[in-house]
Amino acid sequence: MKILHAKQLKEADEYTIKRQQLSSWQLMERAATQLFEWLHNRLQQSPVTIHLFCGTGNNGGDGLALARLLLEQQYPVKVYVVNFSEQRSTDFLINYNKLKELNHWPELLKADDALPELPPQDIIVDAIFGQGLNRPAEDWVAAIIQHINASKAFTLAVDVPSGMYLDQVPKEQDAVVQANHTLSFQVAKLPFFLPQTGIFTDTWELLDIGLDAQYLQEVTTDMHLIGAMEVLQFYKPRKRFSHKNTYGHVLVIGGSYGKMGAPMLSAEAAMNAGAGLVTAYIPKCGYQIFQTALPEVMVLTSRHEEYISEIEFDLKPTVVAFGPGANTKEVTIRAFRAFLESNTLTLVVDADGLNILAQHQGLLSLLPAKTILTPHPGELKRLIGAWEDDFDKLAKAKAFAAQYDLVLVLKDAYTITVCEGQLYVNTTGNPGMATAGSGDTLTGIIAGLVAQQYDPLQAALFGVYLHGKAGDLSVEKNSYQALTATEIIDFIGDAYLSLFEG
Ligand SMILES: NC(=O)C1=CN([C@@H]2O[C@H](COP(=O)(O)OP(=O)(O)OC[C@H]3O[C@@H](n4cnc5c(N)ncnc54)[C@H](OP(=O)(O)O)[C@@H]3O)[C@@H](O)[C@H]2O)[C@@H](O)CC1
Ligand SMILES: [K+]
Repeated sequence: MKILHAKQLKEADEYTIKRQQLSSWQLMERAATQLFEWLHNRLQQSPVTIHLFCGTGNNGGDGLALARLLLEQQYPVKVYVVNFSEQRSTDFLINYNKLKELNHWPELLKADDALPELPPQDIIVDAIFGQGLNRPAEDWVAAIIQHINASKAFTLAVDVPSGMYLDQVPKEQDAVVQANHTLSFQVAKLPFFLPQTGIFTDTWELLDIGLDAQYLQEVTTDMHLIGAMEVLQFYKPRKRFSHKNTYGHVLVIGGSYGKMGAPMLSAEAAMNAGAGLVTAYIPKCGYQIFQTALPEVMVLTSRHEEYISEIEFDLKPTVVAFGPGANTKEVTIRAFRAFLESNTLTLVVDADGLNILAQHQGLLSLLPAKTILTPHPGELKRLIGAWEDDFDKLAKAKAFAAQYDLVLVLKDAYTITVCEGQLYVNTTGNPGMATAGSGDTLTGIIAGLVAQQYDPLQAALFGVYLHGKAGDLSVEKNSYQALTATEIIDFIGDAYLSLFEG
């Protein structure tokens, strides 16, 4: 699914109005009807007071239209117009008049006015600002937002929580509505997925308002939402006449004394993701551990007992995953450099592999095209330097990925993969996955997919999706707290199966 920029959302509006021969008011009425039905389905006429805070643009217009539909069904409503501008939008005015025709006069709120009481059992609808926000709210408007936030009433935001921008982080966090739920129109908005701005709504969902299908199909964007539908487009079914070599050979290079679990998790995850063969290249001390715990995995050892001292092997893997449980000792760095100087295989680099690249940035130019790096925020900062905010982080990540022709997987609550100027936002995963070894399993899954001939970008997108889905299915039976990396591996199979369920 596409994520669109504010300018494109406006265009979608205009195309819809033109192609479907609607008035803009009719489109707003559609939006308001969807909002009404959402509320009405849940409230079923129960007499809960609904406080609607409406701005003077089209977001406010949505709020006023919703108020009218609620009034027509005898819901007790209180409507406030946050009167921040004399320039009211046409559709705001039409809906304002329609409300007055029902003998309902909204209360105008201006600077210094007393603010309404908002009891905890009531519902607040936030329709102050939508996509049109283009500067910080004045202090008295921010005070209204703070008043809403101080209330314990359930707060439902229309389109976006007021004060949230589509393309920047608000300077003042407390001038943004903290919504319990957001009903957003048709298209997902990037700030819902970023740590600094995703916090403004607990949950959100999209309401289909029938925006022009042709426009939505044809518009090109650099932001994409990745769910089951998207990964199924490049899913490769297993062939009947095939053998283990058909599905490639993963070589996991990593491990050190005390950190042998990391490459084990990667190796096992690669196996469960479907690789035909997996070999681990580890220091000597891990030999027995591996051979005992993972009978499917072959083992090669480096000469040193406790860490990787050289990378020399006599086999032809399809893909190499470097880094899990490795260390950043000089000798390991030298071994990695020598390996990179002659390597042409697709690479996945994680953990200490990333730390080595961050400390020795000259190595970055030795990475083959479309090397997959999977940094968490700390590793990313070491690689690309500090950023001002989440939008700046994405801009810097894009530039870094372009400079070295990388597939850059930014691990976070919503993992975002960056490649060739495009952002791919993953939709699976949960906070239980913030646990030791989770990243090692992701590395293994991605390598296992590259082995099966997914191209590096597809492998990254599919791998991140499967990893998150495995975590989601695991917590259904377990809990966020008890989720471990080993369980993520155990649920990879269920994650695959879930692709074909309903
Ligand atoms: N296709 C869709 O998605 C559909 C969208 N619809 C709805 O329309 C909403 C967008 O409406 P909108 O463009 O009128 O903007 P909105 O957010 O109401 O702001 C109003 C005006 O406020 C101003 N302003 C900005 N910042 C300010 C500030 N800090 N303090 C004071 N003023 C400020 C600025 O005007 P300016 O002063 O810059 O001239 C701005 O234009 C959208 O979110 C959705 O709810 C649906 O109805 C139908 C389908
Ligand atoms: K809003």
